[in-house]
Amino acid sequence: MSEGSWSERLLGGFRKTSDKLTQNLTGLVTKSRLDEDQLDEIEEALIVSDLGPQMAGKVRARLSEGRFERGLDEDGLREIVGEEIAKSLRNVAEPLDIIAFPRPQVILVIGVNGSGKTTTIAKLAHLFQEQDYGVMLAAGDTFRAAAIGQLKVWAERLGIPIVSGKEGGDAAGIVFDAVKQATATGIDVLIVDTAGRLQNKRELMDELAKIRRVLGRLNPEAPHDVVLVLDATNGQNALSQIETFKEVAGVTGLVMTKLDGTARGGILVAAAEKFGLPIHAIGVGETIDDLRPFDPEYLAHVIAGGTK
Ligand SMILES: Nc1nc2c(ncn2[C@@H]2O[C@H](COP(=O)(O)OP(=O)(O)OP(=O)(O)O)[C@@H](O)[C@H]2O)c(=O)[nH]1
Repeated sequence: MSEGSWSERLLGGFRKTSDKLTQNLTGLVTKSRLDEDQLDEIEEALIVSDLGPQMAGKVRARLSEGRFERGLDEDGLREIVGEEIAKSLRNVAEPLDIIAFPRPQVILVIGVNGSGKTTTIAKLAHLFQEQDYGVMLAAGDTFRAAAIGQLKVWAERLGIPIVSGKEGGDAAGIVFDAVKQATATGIDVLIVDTAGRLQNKRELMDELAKIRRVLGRLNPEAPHDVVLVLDATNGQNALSQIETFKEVAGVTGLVMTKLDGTARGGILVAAAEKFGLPIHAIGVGETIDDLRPFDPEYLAHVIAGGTK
């Protein structure tokens, strides 16, 4: 593992997000009973912090229920926010487990270009290698030679097999070959990169449908997972990507990347509240160890401004 423990990475990665939330909540509580105006302000501060209207509403409801006759200090308020975030994340934190039988488990990875898809595939492959699974990659994003090249570099670095074709090649054909090879060589998990062209929904839908058809011929259960990679720095736009990809690709779970260096990490909570889709892992940096499943309680504590 490279520098720093995972909890240090989380603390560092979410610092901008938690600073923004803390700043937005500063000065909103008093020593007297919370009134409606204060509740409005707190609700607004949570929305401005990207936590989403659902979470803001839950915190408000919780604050109105509690009597807080003698007011509430900022630590108390942050504690309540943290508890509500933990409840929400507990419902969605779900590591990507390898349970498919027969093997291989086929994981389609989707997402717009630049979301961190390629890096996430490499990081997931590394996580599975650490669990002693045999991993193979399939370069199903045939639209850009660069995407194929990048994935090959990662496969080489990780020492795992990859099935790829030429730029402009037939993605479904590559996936078909990959599943056959993976089955023949006893691979546990096949991770498939796909083109992320949301600009042309119809083509994307057709291509994914073709991949599914081809996979289904080899194994009716495949793909076992359809994982959408989202870039947290896109804020609200990440939420609309979930909406669209759900419609075109039948998303089964999410990975959110680039949570480091953005103040918009609250979007993770907004996504959890709005869609309830499993969140498999989060990315807090560019190195191979920077993607992990997360402990919802600890992450909520970090987002709400915990410093340890
Ligand atoms: N800071 C940070 N950077 C990340 C993270 N994940 C990916 N990146 C970086 O984001 C950039 C884009 O990542 P890629 O994996 O190439 O993304 P992609 O979606 O495959 O994008 P294209 O290859 O352009 O289609 C790269 O510079 C990555 O190193 C993360 O969690 N944190």
